[in-house]
Amino acid sequence: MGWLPVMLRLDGALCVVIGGGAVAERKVLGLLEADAFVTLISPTVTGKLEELAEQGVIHWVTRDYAEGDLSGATLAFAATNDGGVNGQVAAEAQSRGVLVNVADDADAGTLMLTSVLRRGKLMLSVSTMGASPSTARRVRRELEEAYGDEYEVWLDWLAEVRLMLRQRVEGTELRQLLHRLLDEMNGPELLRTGRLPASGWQEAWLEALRREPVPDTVWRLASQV
Ligand SMILES: C[C@@]1(CC(=O)O)C2=NC(=C\c3[nH]c(c(CCC(=O)O)c3CC(=O)O)Cc3[nH]c(c(CC(=O)O)c3CCC(=O)O)/C=C3\N/C(=C\2)[C@@H](CCC(=O)O)[C@]3(C)CC(=O)O)/[C@H]1CCC(=O)O
Ligand SMILES: NC(=O)c1ccc[n+]([C@@H]2O[C@H](COP(=O)([O-])OP(=O)(O)OC[C@H]3O[C@@H](n4cnc5c(N)ncnc54)[C@H](O)[C@@H]3O)[C@@H](O)[C@H]2O)c1
Repeated sequence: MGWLPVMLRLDGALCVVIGGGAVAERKVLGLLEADAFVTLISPTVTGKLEELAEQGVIHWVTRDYAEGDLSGATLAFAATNDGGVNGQVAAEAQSRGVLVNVADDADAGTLMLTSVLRRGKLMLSVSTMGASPSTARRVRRELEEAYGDEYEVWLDWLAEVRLMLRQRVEGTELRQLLHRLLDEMNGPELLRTGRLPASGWQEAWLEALRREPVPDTVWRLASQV
């Protein structure tokens, strides 16, 4: 089987989850992180899913899956405890060209989830391609230790620098050099060790680079910390 890891933009996209157990709940929580619009079809649901439905965060249809339920879906999730039903959901999804995750048989579907660590704009996604979800979770936890909140601060600043350099610097070579030098400063490490405070420097540094978008500026800033 060939799989490509990608980022999907899901805000406002209809994602249909079939089944309402612990597995469906985990998938729904992941989808809500991505601001998806979730419709859940299942005669029974977990307490947490019921709460989300009562709050209007998800739309719960209280019945068994029926063909046609995937109409308009961007993604589908077959998460019942009935392999036959999961197979029917997968078949409908495939006939509609909708990506589908099949909880009890990933290779019967076209979408697999990963174990995800988010640090602002840094997203680390771990997969063992179905070999061992528990191992994926352990690796994700190890990454949590290595990649802390400082990545959020640094990447938010780099995103602003990138926008500014796109407007101010015409040559792609110079832009790429500046990006590489900024990355080599290893801002997250400077923040983690307290050599750079969490706030108070961003505006001044951005302004310095705006005035003189050259390698010397980066070296000068680096030498200040
Ligand atoms: C990463 C994560 C994302 C998420 O679901 O959001 C995820 N499973 C997670 C947890 C987890 N899942 C299971 C356990 C119990 C321990 C164990 O069995 O190992 C735990 C651990 C726990 O709960 O702590 C059991 C399990 N999982 C699958 C099957 C069916 C099968 O293998 O066919 C069974 C057995 C059912 C049975 O036989 O009883 C299938 C899949 N689970 C996947 C993803 C895909 C492959 C990911 C990969 O290999 O990297 C894949 C193939 C399809 C899919 O669902 O996309 C999330 C971790 C979130 C986190 O904490 O970071
Ligand atoms: N992919 C994963 O990460 C993962 C992890 C653990 C288990 N599993 C597999 O996922 C499946 C579901 O696990 P679970 O713990 O959530 O099960 P569960 O028994 O807790 O929940 C099953 C849910 O499916 C609903 N359901 C049953 N028939 C249905 C139908 N015809 N239409 C709509 N909904 C229906 C039930 O009402 C219930 O809400 C199991 O087959 C298990 O082997 C997958």
